Amino acid sequence: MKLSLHTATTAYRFLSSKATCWSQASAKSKVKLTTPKKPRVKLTDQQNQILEAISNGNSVFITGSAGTGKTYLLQDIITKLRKIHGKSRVFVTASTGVAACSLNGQTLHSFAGIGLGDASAVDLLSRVTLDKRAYRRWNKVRALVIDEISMISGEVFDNLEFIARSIRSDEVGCEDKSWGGIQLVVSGDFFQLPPVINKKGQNKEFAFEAECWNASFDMQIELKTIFRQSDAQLIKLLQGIRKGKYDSEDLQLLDQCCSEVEPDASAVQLYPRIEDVSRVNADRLDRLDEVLYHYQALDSGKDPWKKQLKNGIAPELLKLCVGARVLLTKNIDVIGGLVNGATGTILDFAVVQDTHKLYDHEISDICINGNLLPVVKFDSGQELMIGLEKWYVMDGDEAVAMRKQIPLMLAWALSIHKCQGMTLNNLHTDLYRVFGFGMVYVALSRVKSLDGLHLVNFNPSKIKAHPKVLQFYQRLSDEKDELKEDAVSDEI
Ligand SMILES: Nc1ncnc2c1ncn2[C@@H]1O[C@H](COP(=O)(O)OP(=O)(O)OP(=O)(O)O)[C@@H](O)[C@H]1O
Repeated sequence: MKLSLHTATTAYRFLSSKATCWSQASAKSKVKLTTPKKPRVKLTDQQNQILEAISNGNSVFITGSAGTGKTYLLQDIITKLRKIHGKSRVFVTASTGVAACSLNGQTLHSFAGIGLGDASAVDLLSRVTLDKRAYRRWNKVRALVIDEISMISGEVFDNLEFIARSIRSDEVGCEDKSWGGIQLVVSGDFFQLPPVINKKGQNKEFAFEAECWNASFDMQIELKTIFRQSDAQLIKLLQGIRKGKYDSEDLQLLDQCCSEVEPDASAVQLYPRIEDVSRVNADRLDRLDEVLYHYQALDSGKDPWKKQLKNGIAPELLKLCVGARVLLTKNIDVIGGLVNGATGTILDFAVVQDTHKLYDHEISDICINGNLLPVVKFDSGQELMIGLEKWYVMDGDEAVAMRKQIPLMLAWALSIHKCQGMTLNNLHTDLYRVFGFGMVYVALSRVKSLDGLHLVNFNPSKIKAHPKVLQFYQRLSDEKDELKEDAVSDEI
């Protein structure tokens, strides 16, 4: 059945009386349509220990399994660093556009001004020196945050350290210091997606193989508490897969998750390749045969920054219809479970009841069909009208480009690369075309519980961890044990 604009609106008014989030939001303000409060959860002792080390000026590498709260903690770290160094001297970056956008940062390559980064250290330094803005950033930066480090190669990491040290050698107190005295906060899990290496024969594949790696940090710490999953059996299974290991009990569990039955509509299908993702989403949208609502992102800023918005998670053109499966791409309410990755179904499209008319023109600029916003019934049961959100590309504390869009994307299918960092309730994955290390782990570790995991074409030989990564984590844990022993012998 095709809904006309009028019936859609009328239907929503009826539904909105039951939609608590929307009623609360609308009672307080007619402008903020999504739940306005973003309450923070309490940090663990280990997370607090890291925050304290950073407050004391230390450079830290934060690692840990998927779902241990690395990215979550980074948000508190960024706030702290800005208080210490001043907003304009803290630069937030990540290896990918999606990860950078979720922290309102920029990609590491664009911060550094190194283009694709595939030249020698000396050539990259001359390139940066000629790029006024990049040169200024390297001079200005006091603290540099890098998320999803697993996708940065050792060669790039060493080159960046060389650039930092060379440019900052004139600064008082920074001469000869690693990274020219910049406080570095790096986060990621090397068991997840590795760097894409174009050059043959590059021997420093992972960032931890960089010559400067150890000298870059005062502290390297592995977060231990896993928040995404609570089921001990699933945690054991994922911990094994992370390290490329499995036993007969694990295989039996995975076997129970296998089925050839078409996934139910609430499951997010994960594919290694983008072609499969686009095909499945377009096909499912088509099959619904409903009126399509088009949301065209509103971008501001100048190139090359503006171009970077295209690499983020918010699509340029979002096509939605009643019945479409969608996924939230921003944290709206962490405690209430409306987080990046929460899935739901579009119930309706409704007119914003904004008596002050503050919001109207923005919505009609974005929504090609008029002043209408989607109403989503999340799988958790909450019904919410989803308002516009903003994604920034930052140059220090300066927003140099901004995208306004609805924080939703079609969610029948997603690529494994795009889902890195997400938490999903119900996932269905076809691992037939999986390539490379870490992909099976990234895909499976998104899920919260075993009953939400459905597999097809599962082949245990695809579970593999890179031997160098295994060695790195072994060294990290040996060093931690040695430190403990030293502390005990000191006490004696
Ligand atoms: N101290 C905490 N208490 C409760 N929940 C937390 C805490 N820290 C993080 N979380 C929650 O844990 C979930 C996973 O966090 P996050 O996405 O930051 O993990 P991650 O380690 O970055 O995962 P990945 O490696 O998969 O990207 C999020 O839903 C986050 O809100």
